[in-house]
Amino acid sequence: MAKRAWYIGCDENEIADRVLLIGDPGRVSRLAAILDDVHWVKENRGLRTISGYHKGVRVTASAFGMGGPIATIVLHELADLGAATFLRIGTSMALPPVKLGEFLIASEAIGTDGATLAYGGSGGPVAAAPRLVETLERAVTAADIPWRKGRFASFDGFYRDMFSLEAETRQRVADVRRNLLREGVLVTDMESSAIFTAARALGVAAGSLCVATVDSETQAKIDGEEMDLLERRLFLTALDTLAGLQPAEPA
Ligand SMILES: O=P(O)(O)O[C@H]1O[C@H](CO)[C@@H](O)[C@H]1O
Ligand SMILES: O=c1cc[nH]c(=O)[nH]1
Repeated sequence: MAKRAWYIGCDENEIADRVLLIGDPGRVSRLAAILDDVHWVKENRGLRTISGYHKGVRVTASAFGMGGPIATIVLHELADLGAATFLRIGTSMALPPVKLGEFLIASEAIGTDGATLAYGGSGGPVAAAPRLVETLERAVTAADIPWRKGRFASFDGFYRDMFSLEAETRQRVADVRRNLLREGVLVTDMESSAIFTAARALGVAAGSLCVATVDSETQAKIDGEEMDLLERRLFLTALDTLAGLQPAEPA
């Protein structure tokens, strides 16, 4: 009998070896529109999963919502079903010199969030899979997209460490930002560190490609048509990357 995942609800025959990990389930539905021969896996708790083909290569895309705990549940279940390569795609918050609209490839990620620690992380940098990084670099260069490669940092407490809603949090967010600049961090998100650390623990390959959509100082945000355009470029670059990995190559 085919193995079935507990939360994402799919069985091993429904998923590909190569996976896109996506936060927003709406984004998975928009991605479905540019894939061929799409199969929709039964959705559970908003965890939307599809499999389809890009340039003849089978890929799966799974939505996890937000944050390391649920992102690693999705990764862990898919790895248990046999998936071996995971690429997180999404948005991120820019620190100087990153400019809004640029694409960021993670060479490594740092984080002391709960999921990172649960999978054996210590807060030090955890590297992305080198073959995935190289293939991402080729894909963004071919697409003529403005991009950088470097260190990501991930946090659980969006409204505590990354973005202040109240005056009292402003100083804390500013202190965190100052430390990140000292540590050479280019962008922040909520999942890359946990995903890289869980991938290392489970013996699978992971990478992260994010668009810088929020300015960490001014809180200015890209949205509307500009975001739609960036999202489409993100999809195509990520799909070209997964399709461009050689089958037998460890990522
Ligand atoms: O655009 P996504 O992939 O959701 O990424 C970012 O946006 C969400 C909120 O900040 C977090 O999940 C963060 O990592
Ligand atoms: O502000 C932002 C934007 C995207 N992703 C984040 O984690 N933070």
